Amino acid sequence: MIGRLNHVAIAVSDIDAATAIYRDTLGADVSSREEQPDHGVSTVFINLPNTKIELLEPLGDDSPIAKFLEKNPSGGIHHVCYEVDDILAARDKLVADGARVLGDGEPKIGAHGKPVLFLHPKDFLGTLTELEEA
Ligand SMILES: C[C@@H](C(=O)O)C(=O)SCCNC(=O)CCNC(=O)[C@H](O)C(C)(C)COP(=O)(O)OP(=O)(O)OC[C@H]1O[C@@H](n2cnc3c(N)ncnc32)[C@H](O)[C@@H]1OP(=O)(O)O
Ligand SMILES: [Co+2]
Repeated sequence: MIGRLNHVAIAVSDIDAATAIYRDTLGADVSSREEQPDHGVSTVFINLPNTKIELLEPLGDDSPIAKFLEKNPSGGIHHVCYEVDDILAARDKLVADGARVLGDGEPKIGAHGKPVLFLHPKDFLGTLTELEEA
């Protein structure tokens, strides 16, 4: 069911400093910073030849990454995102198999303008897992 690795996300408290590390120290191609108000984060994408890194900084008072950063103040890997062909079919299969879909269970439009869903980390080996319709 899952296809390509779309991105690995890293939560950080200072996205400009984090972007500078990827751009200047690691020599990577970085996108501009964008606010994602529907997701409570700001994002920068690091474009690698075979996948992307998504840098996340909390946005607003109720960010879903706030607690994670309290526990990991120097930042840390927050989620992985896999592509699927049909996100509703994927969701229905996962729910039938007992996995917990986060939020209201309906896809939201993600950073690439495509529908995304999140699966509970406790159901996937301690790893928060995002699905994005390819
Ligand atoms: C823009 C978009 C895109 O790419 O298109 C994005 O990525 S937006 C990316 C930001 N959006 C999201 O992450 C949306 C989905 N996330 C959520 O709904 C939330 O972050 C939860 C995953 C439910 C966690 O919420 P919260 O931190 O408030 O709850 P909590 O502290 O009670 O966590 C419950 C348990 O899960 C663990 N836990 C929390 N976040 C985790 C993570 N990222 N990876 C692995 N484990 C994690 C906690 O340590 C805790 O375990 P213990 O009980 O053992 O201590
Ligand atoms: Co993501």
